[in-house]
Amino acid sequence: MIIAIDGPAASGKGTLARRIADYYHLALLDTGLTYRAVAYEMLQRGWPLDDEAHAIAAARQVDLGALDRETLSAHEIADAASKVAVIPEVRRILVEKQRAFARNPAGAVLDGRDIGTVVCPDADVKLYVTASAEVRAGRRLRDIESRGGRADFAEILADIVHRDERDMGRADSPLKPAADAHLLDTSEMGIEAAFLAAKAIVDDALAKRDKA
Ligand SMILES: Nc1ncnc2c1ncn2[C@@H]1O[C@H](COP(=O)(O)OP(=O)(O)O)[C@@H](O)[C@H]1O
Ligand SMILES: Nc1ccn([C@@H]2O[C@H](COP(=O)(O)OP(=O)(O)O)[C@@H](O)[C@H]2O)c(=O)n1
Repeated sequence: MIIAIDGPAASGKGTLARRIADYYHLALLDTGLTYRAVAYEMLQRGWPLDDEAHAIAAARQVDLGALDRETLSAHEIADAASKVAVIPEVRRILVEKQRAFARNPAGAVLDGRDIGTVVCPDADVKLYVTASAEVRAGRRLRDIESRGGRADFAEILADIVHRDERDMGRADSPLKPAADAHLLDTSEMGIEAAFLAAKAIVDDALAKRDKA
């Protein structure tokens, strides 16, 4: 079974993906970390983010087994990730690695921006998780503060809106719900309620699949 979870920044897709993977005993890949790994390498080396040759070389080096969430999760890396993510050859290389992961015989949950549309168009279940930009900015702010960081709500909100625009507006694999995705607006749902709503969608899809 493959479950595809997409959505804009800080919509809660990673949290949901983890809960679903645990519950259904599926392997989990946060594909955002693969774009963040490329961005991190570019920033570390001081290469401009639009240096395609170096970004492509960095994408080839990405090892799915060695993605360091702690380092890559930094809010500052997110914007750089969305800049390297517009380079088609970077996407092609990373999507190939993500598809190999999705072939895990135990089944897999992948979360990102283009999982239901490009990486796994035949996924058994597709979820598109959203929440208002203000709610998402509030969640990201609490996230940063809970890790001892400091941030400003207005700045985070502007960052999120700007990044969503870049992700939705790019020519290659823009962020959008797949035609057959189930929309889940979590603006007024806590983590547990969002999980239960997602679980109901997955269980329903599995029941229909088993009947067919
Ligand atoms: N439904 C929810 N209600 C409240 N907070 C949430 C919810 N879903 C996720 N969060 C919190 O919001 C922050 C961002 O969630 P995350 O799963 O990292 O989002 P994404 O992967 O979409 O960027 C995290 O701190 C997470 O604990
Ligand atoms: N499948 C994916 C996943 C991430 N990305 C890019 O990587 C950036 C960081 O993704 P992320 O999922 O780690 O970001 P958050 O939603 O956690 O803030 C996004 O803004 C996208 O530009 C992508 O293009 N395709």
